[in-house]
Amino acid sequence: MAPSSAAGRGGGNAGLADPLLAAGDIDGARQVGGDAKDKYWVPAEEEDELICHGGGLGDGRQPPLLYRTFRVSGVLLHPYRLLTLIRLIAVILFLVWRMKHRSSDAMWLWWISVAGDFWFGVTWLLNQASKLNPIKRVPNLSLLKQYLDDDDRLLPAIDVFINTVDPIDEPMLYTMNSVLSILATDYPADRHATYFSDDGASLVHYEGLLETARFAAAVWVPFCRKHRVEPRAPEFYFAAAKAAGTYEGLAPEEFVGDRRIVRREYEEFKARLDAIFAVIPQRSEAGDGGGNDKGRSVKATLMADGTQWPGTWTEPAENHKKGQHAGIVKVVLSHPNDEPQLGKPASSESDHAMDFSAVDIRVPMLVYIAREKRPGYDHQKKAGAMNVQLRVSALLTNAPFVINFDGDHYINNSQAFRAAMCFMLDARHGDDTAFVQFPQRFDEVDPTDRYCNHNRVFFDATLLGLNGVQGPSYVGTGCLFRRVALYGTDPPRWRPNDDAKAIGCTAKYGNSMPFISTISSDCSIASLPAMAELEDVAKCAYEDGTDWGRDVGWVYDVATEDVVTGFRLHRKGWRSMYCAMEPDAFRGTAPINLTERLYQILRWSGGSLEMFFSRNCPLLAGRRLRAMQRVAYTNMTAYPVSALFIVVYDLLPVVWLSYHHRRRGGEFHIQKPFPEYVAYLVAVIAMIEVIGVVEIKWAGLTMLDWWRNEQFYMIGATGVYPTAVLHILLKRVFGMKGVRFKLTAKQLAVGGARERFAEMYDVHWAPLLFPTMVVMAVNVVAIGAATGKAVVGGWTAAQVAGGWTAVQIAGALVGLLFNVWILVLLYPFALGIMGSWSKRPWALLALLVAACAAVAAGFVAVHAVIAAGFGPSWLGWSRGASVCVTAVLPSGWRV
Ligand SMILES: O=c1ccn([C@@H]2O[C@H](COP(=O)(O)OP(=O)(O)O[C@H]3O[C@H](CO)[C@@H](O)[C@H](O)[C@H]3O)[C@@H](O)[C@H]2O)c(=O)[nH]1
Ligand SMILES: [Mn+2]
Repeated sequence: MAPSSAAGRGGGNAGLADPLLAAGDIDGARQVGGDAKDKYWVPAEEEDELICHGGGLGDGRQPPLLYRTFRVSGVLLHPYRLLTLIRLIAVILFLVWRMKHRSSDAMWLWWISVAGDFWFGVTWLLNQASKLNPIKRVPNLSLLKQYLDDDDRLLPAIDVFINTVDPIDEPMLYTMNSVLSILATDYPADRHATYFSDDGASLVHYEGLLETARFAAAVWVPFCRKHRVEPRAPEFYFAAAKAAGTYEGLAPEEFVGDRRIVRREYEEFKARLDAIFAVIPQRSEAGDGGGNDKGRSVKATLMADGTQWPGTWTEPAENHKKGQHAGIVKVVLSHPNDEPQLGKPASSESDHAMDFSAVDIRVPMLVYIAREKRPGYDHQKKAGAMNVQLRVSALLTNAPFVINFDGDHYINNSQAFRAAMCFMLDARHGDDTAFVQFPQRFDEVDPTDRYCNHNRVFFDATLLGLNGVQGPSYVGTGCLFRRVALYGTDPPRWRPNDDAKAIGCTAKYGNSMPFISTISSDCSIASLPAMAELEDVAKCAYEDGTDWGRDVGWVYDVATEDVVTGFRLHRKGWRSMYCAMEPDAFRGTAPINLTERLYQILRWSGGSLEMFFSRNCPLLAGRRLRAMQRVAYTNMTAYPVSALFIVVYDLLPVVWLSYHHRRRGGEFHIQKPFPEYVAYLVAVIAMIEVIGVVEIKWAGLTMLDWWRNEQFYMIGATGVYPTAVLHILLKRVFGMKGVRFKLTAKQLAVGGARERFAEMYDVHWAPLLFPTMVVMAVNVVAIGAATGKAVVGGWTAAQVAGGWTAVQIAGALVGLLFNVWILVLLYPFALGIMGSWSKRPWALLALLVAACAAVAAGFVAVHAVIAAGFGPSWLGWSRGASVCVTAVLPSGWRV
């Protein structure tokens, strides 16, 4: 879900990873004043942190402290906490005041709004409380290097998982770029292996992977090692205007020439990838159906050797279609030797144009997996795919650590794996750390981040807050796990007898004895297991009656498998670490189409609620979950409930209208005395923004980041969250299915075929858009009516008649201001439904003004009719309408 203003890349590796330290300043005692982002961070007292378990490589040596801890300096932290306290007091006073003044024109509404204000107060507190002690931890790569005696072979092994579903919806070019960035990352080739999960089981992916493996081994990986280029995803490497940092490779004089060759090779590679989409159908058309299928109407999809592809076919057929096909495990690149292997010198022959004689040319293992799919099974989407990866990788490489990537996320900083190891091997909490989460950063988001794709408040503030408690929640791609933690074991500090290994049993882990034996054995790459064993653990039936998806592996039945899986680890007593690096460790793509984005937050908010109402409810966790962590998880899972109140507030104008109709005129007040009520509201809302300004400072955000976050909360709260709540109600009450995992479609932004950010200007109509449109309309009408009323002198008349005071007029104006405020919050949404018209924002402004004016004109007209003697004026509701929406304002009260 977030990128930041890129500070210049430092000189050495230490500089790469230490955003807080000047390049090369390894001791790090000094603070950097230059980077505004880190101005307010100071070293924390490290002595306080108990050194408990040893951590490290387990070779008996005491590992050094591999990361440094920083906290927010008192200049900001104290005011931040004080303001929070003051607002808490203000909210309490407000609620007490309301209880003392039980006076309204409609008491039932009064009760609802009191409940709403109470709920908003509580959720604000839950959200704010977990942010009061933000902590940054900065890995020290130089110390790691020292600790490993400069011997990379001591680095722990990592199994890398990458997931994809469809080569079109998730463009294969990006997926293969991610694979290339993993194969070429700066980690020993024999210490990591990549498991590519293809939930579509398409031959296109498999052949794409073969091409990628060839390109990686012959060209890309040795080139990256030789010249130490970054990032190691070619599409993004070549797209970068110019290599930013200084040259750090082995042969500066050959760089320009080699780069040119690689660029050409890459273009050819891309053409071959593209061709696969055409080659496979052609081949299958020409083929004889693989021998087995003669006489049948459907042509089998054939592999290059003429045999039938076991997965899905271009023309779907029985046992070869989506949701119904065999499991496939294929080793695309086998595991390399332990010893570096140097390449060949350049030769005049075209195939050795580059000199790799000083470069280790080994490439890491690469495995293709398509799990079995059968009708009647719930395949549990991404969580199911990752559990299969977990078992297959156990049989092949069984690395103690695993990291998972979405198909569209690539490694942007080759030091990332080592940085994660700094946390896992550290003497303080290393052994108790289940996972290291990296922030999610995105390319190809429009510069103003219209739909808040970067989520910076979450990634740069909220997660740092959690980092100071038990650790960040797991939020998906870019998270490195300790394998045994995923198997459901206890962390060492909660393991009284220190029986380090989990005891395997079939009831828990399933029937594969080879798999169970890996649980208690160390990393083994000795011999390739039989293919049947591999396919066995990729079968749908494998998990029947086991603990998979419950207490073992990634958790099922919740649309956000990430948060709930992280929660399961935290409640067991594990902790987690947050690792933000400069340059960003990983980068990916985000949905910049409004509808796609709304469906994404529907999945997230719906998944959160599913979690809250499941056995993984934070309120049910035992004592190993830290108190503040519980508070944070409660907020993180219950936040969409706010939508219930917001919907009520949204509909209030209608209520007002009918009330006034019945009561034959007069003003309507939800709370009396009204001016004091408005004053309280303004105060507590304004304080949120004041606290926000301090947060912006310590988190290193911009006003725009903060503002987008506010806006997108309101957009979500008016349409998506109510929908999520409805989903859960239907699921709970009527047993319907929960929120489904709708894949976010990704657009190919490269190649210049489409204009930049074209996706943003496409309007995909969906029911999810309508509630927010209604809210916008209500506010436009309210403004228009209020204006119209002013025009016809309605206010003045009312003042005279009702003995209005200046305070009341001010109250009315504030009400109007709030309507405008809501429209400003929903502005990105309005842009979204305008499609390409939104390229001219003045058009939208003009439209809104015109709409208000039209309503005002209508009002004046109606007034004229009434003035001509047609009954009482009920139009006083308009001011009520303005105020009613005020209550919708509690923004920022969510994760
Ligand atoms: O049946 C499925 C569906 C999805 N995926 C993969 O899941 C990943 C994420 O899907 P995407 O549609 O891109 O969702 P996002 O909302 O962008 O993903 C975010 O939110 C998810 C949880 O909702 C997390 O799992 C992700 O890591 C996080 O990046 C992609 O690699 C998909 O290929 C599968 O492997 N199988
Ligand atoms: Mn995604």
